This record gives sequence, structure tokens and C-alpha cells, in this order.
Amino acid sequence: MKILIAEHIADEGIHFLKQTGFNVDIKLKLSREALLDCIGVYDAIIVRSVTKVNEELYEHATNLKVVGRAGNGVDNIEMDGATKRGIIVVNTPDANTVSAAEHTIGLMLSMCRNIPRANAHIKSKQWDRTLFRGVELMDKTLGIVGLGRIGSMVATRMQSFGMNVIAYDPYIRRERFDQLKVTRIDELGELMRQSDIVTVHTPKTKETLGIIGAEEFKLCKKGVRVVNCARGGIIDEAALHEALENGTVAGAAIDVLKDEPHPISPLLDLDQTVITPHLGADTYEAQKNVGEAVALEVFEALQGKLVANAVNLPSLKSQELEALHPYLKLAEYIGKIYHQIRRDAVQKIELIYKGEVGKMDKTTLTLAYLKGLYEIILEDSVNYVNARYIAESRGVTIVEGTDTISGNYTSSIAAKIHTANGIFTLEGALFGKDEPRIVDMNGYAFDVSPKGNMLLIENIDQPGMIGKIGLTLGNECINISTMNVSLSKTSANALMFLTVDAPVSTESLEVIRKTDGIKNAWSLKM
Ligand SMILES: NC(=O)C1=CN([C@@H]2O[C@H](COP(=O)(O)OP(=O)(O)OC[C@H]3O[C@@H](n4cnc5c(N)ncnc54)[C@H](O)[C@@H]3O)[C@@H](O)[C@H]2O)C=CC1
Ligand SMILES: O=C(O)C(=O)COP(=O)(O)O
Repeated sequence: MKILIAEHIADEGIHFLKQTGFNVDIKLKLSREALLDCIGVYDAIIVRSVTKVNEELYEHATNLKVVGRAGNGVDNIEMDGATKRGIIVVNTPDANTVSAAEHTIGLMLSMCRNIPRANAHIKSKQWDRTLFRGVELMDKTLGIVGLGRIGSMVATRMQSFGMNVIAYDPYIRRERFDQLKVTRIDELGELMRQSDIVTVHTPKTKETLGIIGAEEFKLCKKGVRVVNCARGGIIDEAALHEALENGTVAGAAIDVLKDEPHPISPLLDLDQTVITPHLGADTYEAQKNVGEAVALEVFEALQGKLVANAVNLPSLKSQELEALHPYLKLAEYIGKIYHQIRRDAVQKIELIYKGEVGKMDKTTLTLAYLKGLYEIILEDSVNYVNARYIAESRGVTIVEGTDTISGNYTSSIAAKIHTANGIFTLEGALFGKDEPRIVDMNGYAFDVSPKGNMLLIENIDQPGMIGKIGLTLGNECINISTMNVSLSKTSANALMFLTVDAPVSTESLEVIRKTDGIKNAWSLKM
């Protein structure tokens, strides 16, 4: 596997990837043309916030399986393009939070006390103490837009400065505001009215781009100050420039610009601004954390593992993933069976999660089922990332449900596949901690461990069939490890699941199918 590191990450991360045996190329500052030229040979790319991972890049990246974002914001990565191609995008959202929060506070203090200008002044060998009078933070109101990881760290730290902290974040539960002792404000306009300093900590999205603009500045106290350590453009730069010039806004502290990495913003020319070149995550600690985290995630994602910080997958914590693992295996096995037996196009899938498994993350379990289902026909081109996309693009309706009652088992997953030619049902249960079993197929009861090479035989339920099948398989040099027979409750047929030592060839399958009393036979690979 080949990995391209396209932006600088810490040595710890590079070292980790190299010792895994992967082929690691470090090509920093490649021109766009050079990047597009070489990306085709890579299985993974690691970037920070500068490289645009977009449709143009995906079109050249014919081998790409993983995009590793060494950092938090993923606004430089086009998610739909990645998802439909099955490219997994991973990031490291917790690794640089402290640094970003501390930089926000550093910027805030620098702005309020005019530290950068005073520093430049004295370094030019001047000493005038009348030019830099600042303002205190104590007893001022800090308005936070976006009370997520960084916003809440800024909140608690600024409370220790004696600030009154209020926040606007409609997506965060009230309890979280109470827990942080932050006053919840229901409207952005109201936050603008009350704040002495406003700091933004949202991701850059269609909704947040320009969320603070000319209209919002009209609502502010005269002399408000603003901080943007999130993404360029969340505070509209033209509106901010105007508000700084007309005195509505007294100061702006900014780490991120709309046109970075090009230092062309008119904000750079104003005395009232303190600006850093996107340094929020630039500490030794954050870079070490980020580098190690992204390296591990890229390594795991390349091995097909479900990674905790996969951005285009449901988000799960590592402990949740661990608990989910045996159920994911079960869901995937159940998925794998249908297309090894039937070809009929799937119209609708009903998945019922029964018992304990009903309390777990159904979205991810359904992805595992769909991955299993499509792996049989699409092989490696399906994974957790694009499994649902594939189903939906084929017009398949997916219905998920739960049932607190799971019959004889603590947990089971029942799949009902609707096709133009009828319904196919399959149920799998988990035995012990992590043993998947097939317990029912189309009304035939079983207790089968789905593993390795298997054979499914449908035969007439008449004396001597087991011996006959044993003899036929023996003649074909097929060694049987286990055999599980189930009789139909409604017809004179039986179904038989066998585990065999080696794959059953098409020729042998034909011989088995022609054996007297055998109605059909399928070779399965689990
Ligand atoms: N300057 C730098 O070097 C760094 C910048 N960042 C940026 O910081 C930002 C925040 O990061 P985290 O706190 O980790 O993200 P987070 O996802 O933990 O928090 C973001 C919060 O914004 C809220 N939000 C989303 N849309 C909103 C809206 N329309 N109005 C109000 N609130 C809204 C969400 O509910 C969430 O609580 C991101 O843009 C990230 O890229 C992160 C690290 C370093
Ligand atoms: O992690 C983030 O979102 C950041 O903004 C840090 O970006 P960077 O990795 O320093 O280019």
C-alpha cells in the first residue's frame, strides 16, 4: 500500500506509518498539477487544511481508499465524492482542541491589550505608553457561537477570567449549557446584542458561512470585539472590514482567512486587527497528538477496519466500536448469504434488531449488513462508507426496526428481503460473546456457524438422503466438517447446511445437483 503525506505531520506519525511496512512518500508543497499527476498510484493521502481534496483530485486518484485529515476541520474535503467512491475520510477532532482554545484566548488577550502593536512599537526602539490602552475581560460578556469541543473549552477557561459567558448553539442540549454554567441564547441576534466580545467556533458549512455579517454587526454594542479561530468567512470579511472602519467593531482577532494561504485580505491593513496565519493547531503537543492519531487511523482504515473518527461514517467512540464488533460480524454474515443463493434483484430490505442488539447503533449494523450483501457481487469496491449509497442508488428501500423479544436468544438480527419473486428471510443470532449463528432461513430452523466454505443443499426429505449426499461428496473428494439438517414444516423438503474443507467446484456442484433426491445445491463462501 502506498501513502502520500502531502502536508507536514509530526515525525511520530511518519515513523509509525513507516514501521507498518507501508510505502510512505512525503511530498510537501507539491504544485496542484504535480499532485494530480502522482495521486493515481496512492492508496491513501494525508493532508491538513491547505490541500483541496475535491472531485478533480478524486478523478485522478483511481486507487485512493483513505483520506487522512491531520486535524479537525474537513471543509477542504468534498465528502460526497469520497463517499460514493467508498473512500473513507478520517480526521483527528480531539487532538488539537486544547491548542485551538488556547490560541483563541491568546488572540483575545492580544487584541484587548494591543500586544502585537505594542510589541512592534518597542522593537522599533520607541517608548510611548499612551498609544496602547486596552480593556479588561473581567465582568465583560463573552458570546460564543458554537459550543462544541473548542467553544466549551473557551467558555470554562474564560469564566476563570470573571467573564459572563453566553452562547448560541441550537444543536446542543440545554443540559450541556447548564453543566458548563453558560447562558443559552436562542437567537444569534440576541447574542450579538448582549456581547462585548464574540468568538466563533462552528465548522464552516453552508449555514455558518457569513453567519456574522452586516446585519449582525448592526445589532452589536458599539465597540464590540470579535474573534475567529474557526474558519475564514464564518465572520464575513467585507462586513467586518466595514464595521472596523466605521467604529462599530473596535477590534478583531483572527487566525483564519477566507483566501488563505494567500495573505491578501484588506483586514491585514487595519491597526485594529490581530492576525495569525492559521496557527491554532500549531503547538508541539497538538501536532504530536494529531500526527500519531492520523497515522493510526489511516493504517487501520487501509486494513478495512471500522475507524472511530471516520467522518463519512456514523461517529462511534472506540469502546462503542469494540462492543459492536461481534454484532457487526453477525450482520455482515447474514448479508453475505442472500446473493450466494438468489440472484433476484432486491427491492426492499427489512432488518429487525431483536433483544440486546436493538439497543446498539443500528445505522452501523445496517452498513455491515449491506457491506456483506454487496461484497458478493461487487467484491472490494464496497465498504462501510459506500454500502448505503450503493443500496440507495439501486433503489433499494431499507427499513430498520427493533423488537425487545428475541425468542431463544439474547440478540438476533432478522433480515427480510423483498424481491419481484417473493420474500427471502434469514435470521442470525449471537451465541456466547462473539459466535455468530444462522438460526433460521425461510422458516427452516438451524444452528449453523457461518464460516469458511459452506454448501447448502435442498433435498427431498426421504430416508437415506444423508448417506447419499455423503457418498456424492466423498466421490467428489469433498471433506465434510459439519452438517446441519432442517426439515420443512410445510413441505416434504429439507435444507442442509454443510461446512466443507475446500471450495466446491462448479463441476462438483453440478454432480451434486443431479443426484437423485437433491433439488438444488449452492456453494457459499463466508
Ligand atoms: N484555527 C485552527 O487551527 C483550528 C480551527 N478549528 C476549527 O474550529 C471549529 C470548531 O471545532 P470543534 O469545536 O472541534 O467543533 P465541534 O463540532 O465540536 O463544535 C462545533 C459546534 O458548532 C455548532 N454549530 C454548527 N452550526 C452552527 C450554527 N449554525 N450556529 C451555531 N452553532 C453551530 C455545533 O452544534 C457544534 O456544537 C471548526 O471550524 C474547526 O475547523 C479546529 C482546530 C484548529
Ligand atoms: O484542525 C483544524 O481544523 C485546523 O484548522 C488546523 O489546521 P492545520 O492542520 O493547522 O492546517
